[in-house]
Amino acid sequence: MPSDVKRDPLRDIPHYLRVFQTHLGGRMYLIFALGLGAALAEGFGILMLLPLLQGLDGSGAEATTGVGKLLGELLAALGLGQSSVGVLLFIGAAFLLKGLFLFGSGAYRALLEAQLMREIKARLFDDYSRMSYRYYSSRNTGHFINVINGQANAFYIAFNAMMGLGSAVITTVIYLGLAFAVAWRFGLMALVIGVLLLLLFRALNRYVRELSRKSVTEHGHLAALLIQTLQAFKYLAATGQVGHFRTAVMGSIYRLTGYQARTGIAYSFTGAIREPLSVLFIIAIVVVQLVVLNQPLAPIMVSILLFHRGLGSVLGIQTAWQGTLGLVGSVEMVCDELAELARHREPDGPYQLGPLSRSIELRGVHFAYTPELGEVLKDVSLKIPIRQSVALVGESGAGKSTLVDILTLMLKPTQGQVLIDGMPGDRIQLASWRRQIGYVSQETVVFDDTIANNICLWEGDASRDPALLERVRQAARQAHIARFIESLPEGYASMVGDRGMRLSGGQRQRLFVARELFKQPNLLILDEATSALDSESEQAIQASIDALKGRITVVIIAHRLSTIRNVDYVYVFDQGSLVEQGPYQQLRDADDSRFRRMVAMQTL
Ligand SMILES: Nc1ncnc2c1ncn2[C@@H]1O[C@H](COP(=O)(O)OP(=O)(O)OP(=O)(O)O)[C@@H](O)[C@H]1O
Repeated sequence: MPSDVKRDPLRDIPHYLRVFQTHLGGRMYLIFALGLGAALAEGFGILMLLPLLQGLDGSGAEATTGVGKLLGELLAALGLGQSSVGVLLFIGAAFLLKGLFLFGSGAYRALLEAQLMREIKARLFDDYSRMSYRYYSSRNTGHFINVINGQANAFYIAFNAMMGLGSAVITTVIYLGLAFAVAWRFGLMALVIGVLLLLLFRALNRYVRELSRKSVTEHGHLAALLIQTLQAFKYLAATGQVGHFRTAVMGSIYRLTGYQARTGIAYSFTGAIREPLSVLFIIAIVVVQLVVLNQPLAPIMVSILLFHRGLGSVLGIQTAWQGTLGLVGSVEMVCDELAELARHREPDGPYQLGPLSRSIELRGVHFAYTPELGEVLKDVSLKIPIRQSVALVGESGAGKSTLVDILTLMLKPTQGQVLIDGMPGDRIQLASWRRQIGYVSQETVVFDDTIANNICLWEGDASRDPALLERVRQAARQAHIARFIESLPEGYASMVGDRGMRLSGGQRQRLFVARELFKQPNLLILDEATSALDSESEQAIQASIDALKGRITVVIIAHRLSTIRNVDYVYVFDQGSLVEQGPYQQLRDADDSRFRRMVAMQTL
């Protein structure tokens, strides 16, 4: 259910319970059973004061009726009828039992909380790993981090609050029930007062709930701002533009802390009002019992205790409910996100593709990111036979990267088909295809780890496995970065820093190329792979890639046309359409070809 749907707090309880039950199963209600055990044990212990006090104040005659009589009979059957010490021991045992139940309930709750946390975070991570690229690109990183960290934590805390709420309800029912059994007039008074108190707090509940929703949205906003500022730190600092973000970040921080302070004040109000309210009502009830109803002392004493506990747990319901409401925004956000992810899961096919053996083909492919933005690929048909190298060229925005995303099955054509070895893309098990792909994209992807791990992607420990280290070295040599790495004091064990901060742009790019070559892919995609390099490195990498010619299938996107001189075939794109194709020389030599003009422009 989307979070903007307004719910009635009380009617929502079963909804929230079902949410938690989906993840933990029916056994979570064992917490309530243990809470019930604790309340019964304590209630029984308190009731035992009745025969004890009646014995002490000489009003033994009272014990001939109602609860007192029942308890008297029970004690007599246990042989404790005349023994005050025996009754006291019985009371002690009842409270010990209560302690055991409470411990059981608390410990079990802690275990379930841990399980819930594991389950939610793991599920979100898995769903994020399988989300469609379209969904990924429709959100910002801050959103994902906020949900998987902040909101998922609040989700399990909400479970704790909800279980506290259930236990408070059970305890209240037990105390009030016992209060009815001891003195029904007293029970009635306690019930009326309890209901009045809950009504009194309704407005406060609504207020806290609204604050919770606002706070969750603001958390997401702040996370997005922080991530963007940190990612663009160097640029913003060097150009003196941090100030723009600071204003937005401070605004967000002020709003967030404002919501938190107001929620805290509401909690503090309910916490503080508990004791005085309880005492005031007790005084009132004692006066009524003693003066108006002229009741004997023993039942009044027991009534006071039960009433005190009963009122305490009514207010406990309020506090727990308020606590739950303070976190429902997070529960709703996590639920909405899981539902969104289920809707945007990348569809996987059943067919396990073997190593690429024939061709990659596009038949009449059209693609639009959204209907409003229009088509970025229009009726594209092409065939890349295996072990061929092809280049995709065209002006910026012509649709080359989008076409590559279609080849890797990250994007699905809005019309037309992709065929890998003759198998339609939507029938292919994605991992079986993507395992075969090496992809050097425009944005360098470098992880905050050692150089060796950046190349072999944790396939093993290169510092202990000489064979693995040799393969890593081989890839580094092909990417023309081995000399640099080996000149570092720690060589392949050197850390590269967050997003490869300790490397130059060109070194990052070459490290990236090394990783993709290490993988020994069947299809190597190079999207502006050598654009950040000096000519010497570019030529060296070019030579390594040329050496792969005839061994693997290579798709190159390059603006610098000199880098694609050695490819087998060239496809020229213009505004999403394939406008020319042919071998490099043939296209370059053809009279009046667009490609010829493009080459001529670059050699000016
Ligand atoms: N995630 C996206 N959402 C909406 N539109 C997009 C998205 N990615 C790309 N586009 C649009 O699709 C069109 C083709 O973009 P694409 O990146 O495929 O072009 P390109 O030929 O690779 O360009 P360049 O050479 O500049 O990398 C562009 O008009 C671009 O604005």
